[in-house]
Amino acid sequence: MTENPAYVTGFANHVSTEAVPGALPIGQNSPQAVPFGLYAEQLSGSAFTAPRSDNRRSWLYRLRPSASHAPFIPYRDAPTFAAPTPNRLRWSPLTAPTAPTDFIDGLMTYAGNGDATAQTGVAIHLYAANRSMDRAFFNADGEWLIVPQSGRLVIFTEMGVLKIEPLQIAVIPRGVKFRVALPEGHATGYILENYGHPFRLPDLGPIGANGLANPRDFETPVAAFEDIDGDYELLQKYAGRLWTTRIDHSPLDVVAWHGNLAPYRYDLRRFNTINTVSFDHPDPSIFTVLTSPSETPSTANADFVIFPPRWMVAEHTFRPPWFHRNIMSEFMGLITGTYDAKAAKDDGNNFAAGGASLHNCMNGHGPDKASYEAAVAADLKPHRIDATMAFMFETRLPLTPTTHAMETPLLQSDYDHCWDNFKKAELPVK
Ligand SMILES: O=C(O)Cc1cc(O)ccc1O
Ligand SMILES: [Fe+2]
Repeated sequence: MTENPAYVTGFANHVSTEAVPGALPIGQNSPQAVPFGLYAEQLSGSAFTAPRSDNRRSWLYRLRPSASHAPFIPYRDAPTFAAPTPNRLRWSPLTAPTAPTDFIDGLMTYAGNGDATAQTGVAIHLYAANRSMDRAFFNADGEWLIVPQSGRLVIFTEMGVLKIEPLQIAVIPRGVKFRVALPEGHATGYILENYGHPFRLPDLGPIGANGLANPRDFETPVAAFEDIDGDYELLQKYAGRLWTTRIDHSPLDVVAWHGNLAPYRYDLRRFNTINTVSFDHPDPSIFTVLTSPSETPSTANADFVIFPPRWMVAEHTFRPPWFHRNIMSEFMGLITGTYDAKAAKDDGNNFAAGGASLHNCMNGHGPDKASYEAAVAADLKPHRIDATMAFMFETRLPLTPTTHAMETPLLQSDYDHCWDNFKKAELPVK
């Protein structure tokens, strides 16, 4: 497989691609004799009967069937969850691992909601790794939205190769096998695991036909494969737990495929940011890159929202995020720079690049005291928020932190203090 992948553009398009000329059957999915003796396999990401607009599946033509393997055995137990908590939580960035740690061993689950086996909800992981995977993995529980914070990733998937760096993201559909190489020998980042409906682009309503993340900027790799015989480890995540088995070849052996279920990447710098040119700070839904709908109309199982560089021009307005209490729950991370609602550094703790925060359902949050005071005193000239990229995983159900997230020394015990000592408003004396 090449490290210089080629891509086709567009979101959830129907793609036909072959790494060897003549490998892709023409005009039918499952001919009696597949070219070269390849094995035809359908990968379904939606019910067979899903409406056409939601139907996601691809046909894979591989050197050996995926079915050929010994039973999986448990590899690592599902993370344990702490008691649900209404408290605002913030974590300092992960430190680099000392022992050799690949992308899978480097995963730390911070929070979750819903239920993977009910195909609703999310899990939120952070990763810190220092070596490339020499094994492959797939996730039966949901799709992975990978948000690198440091270090480039080369994601060798069974459907082709994706290269991403910080400020780009990748989405790996449920079930797609892959391994992650680290060309720089280290990587940290965030993963939103979506148990629910696959991510799609949000509707644009009155914005019109263009804007936010445009479909043409999503890139799907063309077919590429490994023809490697020999002992190979295959891991999967199933019902929260990691499982492993051994096979006698690389499982990334898809020579050709066609369909509209495939991994893709997107560069967050391509996001067409829309914001007020008059007054008031709009709801952050204007910054939605991808959304996983739930059964409740316009109420997402998960939204991926970014806070990119942009001009702030609002007149007579408190420009940073306002104080608020939200029915949806918010997990935030910072890829680079600083975030306009969190300027304060309390005892060295802050919302740092690589860090994270959790603001659960109905619990008050917003600008810290330093950000508040700067914003109410600001001279409201046009101002560019530059060199920053924060993001939010927003989800309709409260998020429960894991035991690990509650016990790690990275949890900042003083976070609440960033909202201490706000001066009481003074009413006119009667
Ligand atoms: O809490 C946060 O910082 C995220 C957020 C940003 C914003 O611009 C408006 C609302 C909101 O929850
Ligand atoms: Fe918020």
